[in-house]
Amino acid sequence: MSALIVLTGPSGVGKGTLLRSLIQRHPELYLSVSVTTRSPRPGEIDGKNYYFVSRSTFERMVANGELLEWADFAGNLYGTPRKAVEDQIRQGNRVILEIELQGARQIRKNFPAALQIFILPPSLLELEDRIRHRAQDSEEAIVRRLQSARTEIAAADEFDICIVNDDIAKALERIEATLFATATC
Ligand SMILES: Nc1ncnc2c1ncn2[C@@H]1O[C@H](COP(=O)(O)OP(=O)(O)OP(=O)(O)O)[C@@H](O)[C@H]1O
Ligand SMILES: Nc1nc2c(ncn2[C@@H]2O[C@H](COP(=O)(O)O)[C@@H](O)[C@H]2O)c(=O)[nH]1
Repeated sequence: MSALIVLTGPSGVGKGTLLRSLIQRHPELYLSVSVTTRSPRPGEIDGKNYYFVSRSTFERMVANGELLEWADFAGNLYGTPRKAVEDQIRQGNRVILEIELQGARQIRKNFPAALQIFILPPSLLELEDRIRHRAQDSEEAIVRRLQSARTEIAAADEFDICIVNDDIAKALERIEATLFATATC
């Protein structure tokens, strides 16, 4: 069973929605809290959804080697704090990173044993619909995210497993089956 689990997929596909349910059902899983230079959305809490930091703080963290991976995505910087992840794994816990493609590739290179899951939308049209209905991003941000989505979806076959998030309950079941599959011989 991999201690480190990466969940990737285009913005708006439903990663956060699926992970909220997953953690509720399996509180023993540790969901890494990322650092970002993005401004908080209404309702987002510093330290819970993200650590919201300035660009200079983020750059200092990169220079000090404090991030396990990081990426420039749609105009903002995002990264995984190294210490919390390493502490949790040392304590025997399984850690989930919800990150985009560039970060997932860095993790694959540095932690080849990590389990890498890619979440796909039923279609690009449905993805756009979800981002727009979420109503959390500017038009400019939506366009950038949809542009990135094409590149990300094209890379889906790099991943250990791809799961289509058509129906939330079914997608969650598939994630659980992947995470808690027991080895047989
Ligand atoms: N299976 C689904 N069917 C319909 N709507 C969904 C489904 N899964 C998620 N959604 C909705 O899609 C929107 C985007 O979901 P969410 O914010 O979880 O995406 P995300 O992948 O975490 O995005 P980001 O990477 O930008 O953080 C939300 O409004 C959510 O309620
Ligand atoms: N490489 C990383 N990507 C991350 C990290 N935390 C979040 N993300 C991804 O960024 C986009 C945009 O997120 P949003 O909250 O602004 O919608 C999304 O794909 C996230 O999965 C991280 O630490 N590293």
